[in-house]
Amino acid sequence: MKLRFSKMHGTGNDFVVFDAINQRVELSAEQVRFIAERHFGVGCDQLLLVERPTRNDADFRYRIFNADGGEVEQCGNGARCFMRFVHDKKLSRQSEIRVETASGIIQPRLEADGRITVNMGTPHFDPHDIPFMVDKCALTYELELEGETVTISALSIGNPHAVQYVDDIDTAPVARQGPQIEAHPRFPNKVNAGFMQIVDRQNIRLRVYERGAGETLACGTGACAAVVAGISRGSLDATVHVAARGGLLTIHWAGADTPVSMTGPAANVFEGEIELG
Ligand SMILES: N[C@H](CCC[C@H](N)C(=O)O)C(=O)O
Repeated sequence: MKLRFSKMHGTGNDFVVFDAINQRVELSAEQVRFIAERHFGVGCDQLLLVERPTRNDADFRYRIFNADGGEVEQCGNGARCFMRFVHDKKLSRQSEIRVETASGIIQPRLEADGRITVNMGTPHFDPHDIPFMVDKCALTYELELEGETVTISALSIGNPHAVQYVDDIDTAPVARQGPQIEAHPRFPNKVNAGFMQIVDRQNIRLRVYERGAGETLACGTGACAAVVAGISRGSLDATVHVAARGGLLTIHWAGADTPVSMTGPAANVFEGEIELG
């Protein structure tokens, strides 16, 4: 089976994107892992499928698979690449589309400067919605790791996030704490682990150890989660620039039950074709 794909990235978080409308794409978890593998396959953090919608209030359906082969609910950098792909492949002439995901509808919009803004929906703090095992909802929680306890905010951007403040992002214990937080038993569906350094009320630096992918150069939903957590804790204003290792994202959240929006770039690197057994 030969499949055409586009290799794309959003601030260095990279994707293999398949048009599953004009070609039949049915992949096992093992095939996803093979495609994502950076030596024997194409290499990517996540694999994205562009499909026809299954509900009449959406223009497309968006499925996301982590490099470990698991399908997940949401991907922010991927949503911008989705918009760029749909526009460049002339699958839609609209500058704003409604995209069905496993966690609801998101709305990417192509901006005049070529960046893409995505309404990522309303953040959720209810532990049941994350899911996170805790007696009651709070702004922060103490999470026991091996030989240390960290203070996190836990929330969902459609996918689960655990975000902590650090003094210096360059020396943050991402490699040591990331895997422990990702697989922590209090997160039954695992979790993305964010490490946020607050520069001032409009600027943060962020690293994310992603569920199912490890540390990536950027995480769109992680940027949304970090800013929402920082605003909720009174540390940040409503519009924040997030400096990830792979580039800059701008996040806006007006608080309470309003949607969080993310603006940033999306790039197509090359087109390819892969032969799958
Ligand atoms: N690893 C994430 C999915 C990709 C999220 C990230 N690449 C983004 O841009 O939001 C998860 O398992 O929930």
